[in-house]
Amino acid sequence: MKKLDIDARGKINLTLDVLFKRLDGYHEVEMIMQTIALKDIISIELLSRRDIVLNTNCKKLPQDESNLAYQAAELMMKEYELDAGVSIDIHKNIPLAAGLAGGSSDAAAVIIGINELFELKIPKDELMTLGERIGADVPFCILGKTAFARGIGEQLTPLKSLSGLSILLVKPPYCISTKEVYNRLDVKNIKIRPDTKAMIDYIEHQDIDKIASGLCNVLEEVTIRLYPELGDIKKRMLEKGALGSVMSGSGPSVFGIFENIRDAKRAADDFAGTDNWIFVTKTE
Ligand SMILES: C[C@@](CO)(OP(=O)(O)O)[C@H](O)COP(=O)(O)OP(=O)(O)OC[C@H]1O[C@@H](n2ccc(N)nc2=O)[C@H](O)[C@@H]1O
Ligand SMILES: Nc1ncnc2c1ncn2[C@@H]1O[C@H](COP(=O)(O)OP(=O)(O)O)[C@@H](O)[C@H]1O
Repeated sequence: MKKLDIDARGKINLTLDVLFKRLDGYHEVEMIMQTIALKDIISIELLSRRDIVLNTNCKKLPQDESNLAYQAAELMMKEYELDAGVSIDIHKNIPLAAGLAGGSSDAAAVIIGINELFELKIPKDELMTLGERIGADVPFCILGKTAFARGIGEQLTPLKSLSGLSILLVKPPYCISTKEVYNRLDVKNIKIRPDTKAMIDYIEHQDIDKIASGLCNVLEEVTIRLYPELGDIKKRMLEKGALGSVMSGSGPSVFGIFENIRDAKRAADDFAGTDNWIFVTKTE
């Protein structure tokens, strides 16, 4: 039977601004999103019967219909009336509920994989529109690289690619619900907002120092209120040479941009021995 391995890469948010709460309960955002090399591997195999079989190396991950990869397969099968099925194996490396879009990225990989495996030839923009039904971050995970996101995150404009930046990720040993963080945000009293326009300009000029100093996420205030130690992680990253540091998405992962991979690894050593998950990676 035909089989494919697809990389499901994580993301970080270089900026995240929330404009207002919509009537549907979602928040209108402006974000600059960036793919990182940290990835899950999704293996998809064609099944002759109309079924979805899911396996994973991660015990904490749901293996039923609540798994976003399962939902993506179900959506593709329904939408394109596929009369065969898939077996999906998720090799998880991206920590769960970390603000790194691990689940969204798995879903995106399944959508891309089924499109290839069944030779559907559906254009990327149609796959992205479909992906939105699974989650707000899925369209970006299908597009990848560097992009400006609006709406709930689904209206995407590709930016000049910011690949090769050295990144240190530090995630404390707990998960955070995206829904809870958005719910706790007091949109009318946001203290510090990113200058998104300026950031787009810095990216256009590939000005790393300015990009690092422009990192800003309005959800950080909410999550740091719940977990003040995230502020200490940021501080420590900056003390250890990060050009800039901020929380990704709804958290709790914090990332730092470093001059080079050696500096990022040196700072990572400083976090060793704590109960945090630590990972050095690059932007893609
Ligand atoms: C915060 C961000 C930033 O990239 O990422 P993560 O921290 O999840 O990685 C995203 O906006 C998250 O995207 P995603 O995780 O796909 O969100 P969804 O599953 O669609 O929504 C989860 C919940 O978050 C809230 N939500 C999400 C997106 C948005 N623009 N406004 C919202 O209010 C809603 O309450 C929704 O029920
Ligand atoms: N394939 C998947 N990988 C990761 N999480 C998943 C997956 N399917 C469903 N989930 C659930 O989605 C939630 C958020 O997942 P994730 O995408 O990792 O985080 P975030 O939205 O913070 O980036 C988790 O609580 C997890 O149980």
